Amino acid sequence: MEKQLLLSGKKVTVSFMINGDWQTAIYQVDLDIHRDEVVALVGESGSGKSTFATAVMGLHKANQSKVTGSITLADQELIGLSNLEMAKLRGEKVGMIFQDPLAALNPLMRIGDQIKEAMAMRDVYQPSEYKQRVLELLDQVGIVNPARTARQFPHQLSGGMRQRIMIALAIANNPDLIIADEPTTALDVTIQAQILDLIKRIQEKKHAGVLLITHDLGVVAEVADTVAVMYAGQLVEKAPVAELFAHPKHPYTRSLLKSNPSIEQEQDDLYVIPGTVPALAEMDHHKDLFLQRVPWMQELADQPIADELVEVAPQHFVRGEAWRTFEFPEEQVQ
Ligand SMILES: Nc1ncnc2c1ncn2[C@@H]1O[C@H](COP(=O)(O)OP(=O)(O)OP(=O)(O)O)[C@@H](O)[C@H]1O
Repeated sequence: MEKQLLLSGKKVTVSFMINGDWQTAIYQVDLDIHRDEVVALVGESGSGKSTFATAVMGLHKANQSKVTGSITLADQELIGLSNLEMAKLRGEKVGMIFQDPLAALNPLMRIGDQIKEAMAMRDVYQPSEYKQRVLELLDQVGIVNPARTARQFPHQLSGGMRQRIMIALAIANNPDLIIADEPTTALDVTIQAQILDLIKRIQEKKHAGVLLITHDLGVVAEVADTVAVMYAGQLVEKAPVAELFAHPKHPYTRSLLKSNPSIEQEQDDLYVIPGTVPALAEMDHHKDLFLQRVPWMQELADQPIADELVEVAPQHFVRGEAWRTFEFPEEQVQ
């Protein structure tokens, strides 16, 4: 059965006013998320992953940023909604889990009251029901003593507990879509696995769609259904997870996989991608920007490419043509 389309981003472009100029941080990103689907958005720092998520959440300030294209959530266009309309939607339909729960939680408010406040935005429970609902939510996210934790303040909890509280807040109103921006990066490895497992279980139980932002390909392999790879503000490849790991195409995706310790275990020396993501002012989005970092493909680096990705296998999309000839130096026939 076809999965129901929840979020649809079409040609999403975000520019920021920086030193008096508009500079494009993400360019023409097409990305869909369906019910029951975990879409992982991956790429190096500065590739624009968070900028896409914040555009979906309507969090870019109107006087300092420009968002164009279309973002629909259950057929409702989000671009152009007022701050008030967006705030309502965020409370009801989209839940957000951030990397740093301490920064996202109110330090002066008891955990129970914060969750109650998130639910009260929706006003669906009788006052007497809130307490019970808070305890249920804390139990759902694996808090062992919900009544005790509800009375505590964020600083009294461990990092893993705080991330569980963030998840409780994100799902307090049963959102259709959950956006998790590097949700496990700040945690140590054993806790990371527990939190990922929790997000996955909640997603399955609620049949939610999840946008998972991460630079960790091990995390992607574990929980994603679909992977979208961003480089320098452009989407360069997207595919079902097994297909992407088995048949990566774009030179950037292949370089990322080759440089990842958890994926390329048989490698003796880890590959290091030469160079860095260019500054926003230096991004010409009509070119394949990653090729600047491939010294042996400089001729192609200067050629214009189409904005649209091409479907090279079922549900497997790639931008540009460089993937057809790209080889790592050790693969090249002398
Ligand atoms: N509010 C802003 N004003 C100006 N520039 C911004 C703003 N937000 C993001 N940028 C720029 O947009 C680009 C993309 O940033 P973004 O945070 O989306 O990348 P990312 O892939 O999420 O990186 P990270 O993994 O480090 O979070 C960067 O060059 C960043 O400096």
